[in-house]
Amino acid sequence: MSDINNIPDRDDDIYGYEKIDRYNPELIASLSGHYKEILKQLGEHPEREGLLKTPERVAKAMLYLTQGYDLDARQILNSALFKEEYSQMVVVKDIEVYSMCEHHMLPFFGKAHIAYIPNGYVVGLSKIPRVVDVYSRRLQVQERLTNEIRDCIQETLKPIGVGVVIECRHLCMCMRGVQKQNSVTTTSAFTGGFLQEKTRAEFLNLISQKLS
Ligand SMILES: Nc1nc2c(ncn2[C@@H]2O[C@H](COP(=O)(O)OP(=O)(O)OP(=O)(O)O)[C@@H](O)[C@H]2O)c(=O)[nH]1
Ligand SMILES: [Zn+2]
Repeated sequence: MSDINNIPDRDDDIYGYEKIDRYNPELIASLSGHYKEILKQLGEHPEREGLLKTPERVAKAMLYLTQGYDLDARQILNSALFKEEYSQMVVVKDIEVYSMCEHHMLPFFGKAHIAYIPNGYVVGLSKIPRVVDVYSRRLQVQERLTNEIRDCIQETLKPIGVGVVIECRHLCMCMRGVQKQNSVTTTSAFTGGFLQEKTRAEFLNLISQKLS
């Protein structure tokens, strides 16, 4: 494990997220009360058997789905940097993404494909999907999610370049609104070497190949 950086404390936190105690029973009880009220206002009967525990379940589920606010993606990457003279592209593809759009608080989900070209250091492979989870488990738009992952890897690992491609279905576009069940949104973000057409083409080619 090496430290090539002074780890900034949540310097990605440009929105000033409020720290909460996610596992505090009082918070769960308070959220459950709100969800019970929401059920009533939606025309449901929160006292019926099937819904008795629903407000608490929803409260816990939402706390889980937004836990990324409490995690520091840069610290996660910094915890597993290894000095290694490998200078070819490293690609981790088909990473499952589950996030929630900040406009409707409905899920969007799909896959992220991430590549970097090392510059003296490689990162523990599992840390890349962990970074995806940190930025996914919060209210997002897909474009910001894509950029945040790119910036985190670039600023922490300081590689020759980073490439991020994310493909997602947005339930706010499928279940309601425009109701396009099959539309998929693709976003991408690149730095350094990936701004060159040849390198980007190699990355896009690798992520389009299926495992034999
Ligand atoms: N750019 C971007 N837009 C998103 C994302 N997730 C949801 N949206 C869009 O956010 C927009 C919000 O638009 P509004 O017109 O304020 O909301 P709305 O009336 O519910 O819009 P409709 O979904 O068209 O019914 C919609 O066009 C959504 O499709 C995302 O990740 N990125
Ligand atoms: Zn939405």
